[in-house]
Order: sequence, then structure tokens, then C-alpha cells
Amino acid sequence: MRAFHRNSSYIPWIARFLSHMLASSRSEELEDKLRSTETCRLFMAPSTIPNAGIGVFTAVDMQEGGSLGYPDLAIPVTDLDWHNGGSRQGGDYHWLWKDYDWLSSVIGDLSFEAEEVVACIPGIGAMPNCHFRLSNVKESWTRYDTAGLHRSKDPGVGAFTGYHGREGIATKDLKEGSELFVDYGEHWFTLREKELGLVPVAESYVDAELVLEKFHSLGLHGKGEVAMSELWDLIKSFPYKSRALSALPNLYEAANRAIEVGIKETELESSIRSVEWLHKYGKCLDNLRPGNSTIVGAGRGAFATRFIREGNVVAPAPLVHIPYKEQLLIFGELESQFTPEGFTIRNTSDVRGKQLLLNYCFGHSKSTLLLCPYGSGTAFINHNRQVPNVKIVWSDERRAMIHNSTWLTKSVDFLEDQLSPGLEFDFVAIRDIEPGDEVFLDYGVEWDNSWSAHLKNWKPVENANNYEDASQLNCLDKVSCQGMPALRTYEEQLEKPYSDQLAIYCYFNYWDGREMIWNDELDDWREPSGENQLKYPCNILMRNAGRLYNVDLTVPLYDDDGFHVSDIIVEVKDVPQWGIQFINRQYSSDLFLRNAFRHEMMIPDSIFPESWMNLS
Ligand SMILES: C[S@@+](CC[C@H](N)C(=O)[O-])C[C@H]1O[C@@H](n2cnc3c(N)ncnc32)[C@H](O)[C@@H]1O
Repeated sequence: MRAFHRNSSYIPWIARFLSHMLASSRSEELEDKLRSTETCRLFMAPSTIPNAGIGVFTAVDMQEGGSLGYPDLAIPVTDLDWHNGGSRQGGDYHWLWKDYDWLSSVIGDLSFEAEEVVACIPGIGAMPNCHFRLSNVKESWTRYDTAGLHRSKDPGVGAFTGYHGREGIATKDLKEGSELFVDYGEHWFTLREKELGLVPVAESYVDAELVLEKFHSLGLHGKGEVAMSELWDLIKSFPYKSRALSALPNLYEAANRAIEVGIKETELESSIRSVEWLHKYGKCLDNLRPGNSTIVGAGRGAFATRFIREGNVVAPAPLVHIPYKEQLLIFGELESQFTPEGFTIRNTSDVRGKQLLLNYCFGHSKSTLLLCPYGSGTAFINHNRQVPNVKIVWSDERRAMIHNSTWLTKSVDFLEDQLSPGLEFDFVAIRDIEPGDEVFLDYGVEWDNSWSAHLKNWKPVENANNYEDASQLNCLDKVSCQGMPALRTYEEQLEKPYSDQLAIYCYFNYWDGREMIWNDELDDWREPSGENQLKYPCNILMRNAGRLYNVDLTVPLYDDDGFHVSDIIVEVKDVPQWGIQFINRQYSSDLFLRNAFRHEMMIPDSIFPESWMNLS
């Protein structure tokens, strides 16, 4: 009280100052809100699964079928083992992306690009955790196109991925605050038992419920809560671990609740965070949406979905580290030499190019290290040296999910030994960004010089004028097919063939997962973006009225061990045009152009640690 009086002469000044501060922060806040199209709907925040690192959460109620965030792109990585001395070459290397990349066959047509293809998909494709019982997100098929570029005239061709449109879709109604879970497949966990322990899979919960039921029916409740709680601790600490034991709640209180409502319900309850909590501890994941870049020839770009004030985080970007960038080199073959198993052998003195992934990673001229962001939407951010509106900074550890600043003092060899990501950038606004603005980063002077040299020296490859990319001929639904030329039948193609590098595939309605069933009366042509999509090589036999075609499918048959034993030909009638798709044959698309631009984005000297400078 006395102190108050003593300092009373300052009160008018302090009050004025405080009220000014409050007024200005209030008006900024209000202004931000007014200029925002909406508040954040998707957050990255610590997972509700203990020790599972990053989680992704919806901050709004979401109905089954609703889109979670914005679609992301998929970067094909081809024949990585072959080029990098993987098992076939008798060597070994650490590829951290393996915990994040996807088997290409579940992504889209990129499985046709090469013999072995994996897809690196940032955002929803890489961040959400897996919980078999609570799976609530599925991811759509990617779409493919060259963003209007053609190898006969555009130097940017092959320098960005054609695969995009991979979207997270809610598979059930979700309450605001729910953590998103995708299904990685049980195999993912059984392969990683050493690192992750016995993570419960679907059937573990059946066993766990039985244990819980028995525990409940012991009838020991009369002995008091303390005894029951001790018994529960004993069960949970039982030294013979199993997936079922891991599926049981950790705490006695949670076990009690699970007896009441079931394990699933308790897990569901604890997988929801409050929206306030997400705002406090999370980072917004849907400030960026993809669109066609305003830079001609640059492919797609990232656009702000809402107002972002200078200094604020536009998007967080956890980083996958690749300690030695030679892992992204692509080699030619040794002529007429084969491994005992009959595989071709790479010629290490014939470097043919670099994986496209390089263009989506950051590096430094004095280091072999690459850091590849898997934030949502950040992979779309294009380069602009004149008017960038974002920069990269190391995440502030107090708000970061995985950033470990001690790694900045360690060597590249140390990073090679780190088997999970531990670094994180934030893309931060360096000026106010309005909704709809394209977001640009300055990729650095080396990138800029290299791009200028590319523009100066670029010449189209031989026969580029005759190249017809599959995406030029494909239409994806009834409406878009209306504007397309009719497809040529097999006989018409004898007169006027399609380009050699194109193959024709047809969708096929199937069911079961084990047994192929076909029924040409079924009118169930899979949506190109749908799940369970299968397509087989086909011949167009006849064009019917209404852009429907009769086709011959070549359907492979497999034995019980999954080996391809033979093919059968199945005739299917009245396939709609969008059920017939052109595919670029292996190694023929723009991805493999020898003259395609490849360069990593540069990490500024000001934030690049000296301890990582292992090149002179
Ligand atoms: C991180 S990706 C950016 C997203 C990319 N535009 C896409 O469609 O996927 C980097 C690549 O985008 C393209 N790019 C970025 N900025 C560009 C610019 N200013 N001019 C031309 N191409 C650019 C180049 O192909 C580059 O290798």
C-alpha cells in the first residue's frame, strides 16, 4: 500500500503507457482478426501419445469426408538403393526419410516412374502419428501434371515434382482438438520393434480388453483402492512385455475409466486437446495453400490463407537430415556387368544427375549436410531474391516440437548417428503478408546464380517437340473429359500411334484385397482420387456412343506367396474415358531429363553452424 502511494506520482504516466500498449495490442489483434479469412484450423503440437513427438490436431469440428489442411506434393525418389550402395550393392547407408516416405504404389502414378520408387510427402503425409484404434485420416491419391510446362520450351521442366494434390481427409466425425492419426500399416511397427518397442496393433486391444475384464471381475474392490492401484502397477510393470500389455492404460485411474467405457473411449478422450492449449503450445499448419505460382515456369507456389504479421511464424518445418548429400546422386550403369543375381551395377564414375528431392532440401556450400523440411505447405515456397516475404530461422526451443539446439554445436558425423529428426526451422514473415499473397523465400545467392546459369545454357533435349506427356492426354472426371479429344482405338493407333513413351492403363473395379473380382456389369469405376485404385495395362478395342470404350485388360495373377505367375485378359465394356489413363513409361518423364535443374536451397551463413562445415 505504501509503495503504491510512494510511486503514485508515476501512476498517470504508467497508466497512459499501459493503456497505450493495451490499445495498440488490442487493435493489432483485432486488425489481424479482421484481415484473417479465419483463425487457424490445423495445428502441429506435442502428440497425446507419450514420447511420440509431433502431433497434428484439428482445431475445428470436422465432418467425415472433410479436408484437413491443404493438399501437399509428393516427391518421387527413384532406385535409391541401387544408386546409393544399398543392400544390392553390398553397402549400407542411413536414410532417415524411410520413417517418413511412402510406398509409391499407395500414392499414385509415381510408382510407374522407375523400378523402385518411394514418395517423400511433407505435411499431412509426414507429420501425423499412427494409432490403429483411433485412425481418423486417410490420404488421397496424388494428381500428376507438369503445371503447363513442356520440355521443348521451358527451362524449369523437370525441376519440380508433377505429383501434388495429396490431401488428408477425415474418415470420421472429429471433435475440435482431436489429434489426427493415420494408419501406417502394422508392418511399419513390426519392422521397427527394436527402436519403438511393442506398439499395440489392432488385435492387441482385443487381448487388452480381456485382461481388463478379468482385472475387473477379480472382485478385489473391497480390498481398497490402494491395493487395486498397486496391483495395476504390478500388471503394467510385468517384465514380459507384449503389445497387449502396451495397449493397457498406464495408470490405475485410466484403467478404471476404461473398465467403464472401454479402452478405445479412454484413448479417444485423451487424444483431444483444448483449442486454447493448441493456440498456446502449437503452431499453425494451414497458413499456406498451394496454387499456380505467379512466377512463370516455376510450377506451383505457396499462398497465404490469412493475414500474417511481420515477425510471426508462417509455418513450422521439422527437418529430415541427410548428412551426406552424395546420397542423392544418380549414376549410370557399368556396361555388360551384372551382379551374381543378374542386377545391373552402378558406375560410380558416371554421375548422371541428382534426385529431385535435392530441390526441396536446404544445404550450405561448405557442408555435405542437407535438411529437408516436412512442414505443411512449405515445400511449395518459391524463390524471390528481390522481394522475399519470409526467412528461415531455427525454431525457438521453448515453442519447438523437436528442435534440439545442442545439435547446432555437433558435427555432421554426429547427425549421421541420429536416427530421428531433431532440428526444426520456422518460416517467419519478414513483412506483413496479406491473404492471397504468394509467399517467397530468398533461396540464396548460390541458388540464384545457378538458376541464372541454367536459364542461359538450357537447350531442349533431342526430340523434345514430339514429346507428349501423359498428363496432356488424361482427363480425370466426366466434366474434364468432355473437352478432350476422343481416344483412338487400337486399330486407329496403327494408323496414328500415340508416343512410344506412353502406356495405356485402365481402371478396374475390384474388391476384397486378396482376391481379384471383376464384373463388367459393375458401374463402379474408381474415382481417380479414390482409394483402392487399381489400373491395368489395356487396349482400347472399340469406341461406343457417349465416350465409352470397350477395352481388354491384362490382369496379373499372383500365387499365394505374392509371386506373379501369369496374366489373364479380361474384356470390359463401356469404360468411361476417365477410366482410361495414359502413363509415362519408366524413366521417360520430365523427372529424368538430363538437363533438368537441380540445386538445394541455401541456409544463410548467419544461421549455419560452423561445426557442420565439413567441406572447404
Ligand atoms: C522448393 S520447390 C518450390 C515448389 C515448386 N515450385 C513446385 O511446384 O513444387 C523449388 C523448385 O521450385 C522452382 N522454383 C522456385 N523458385 C523459382 C523461381 N524463382 N523461378 C523458377 N523456378 C523456381 C524450381 O524448380 C525449384 O527447384
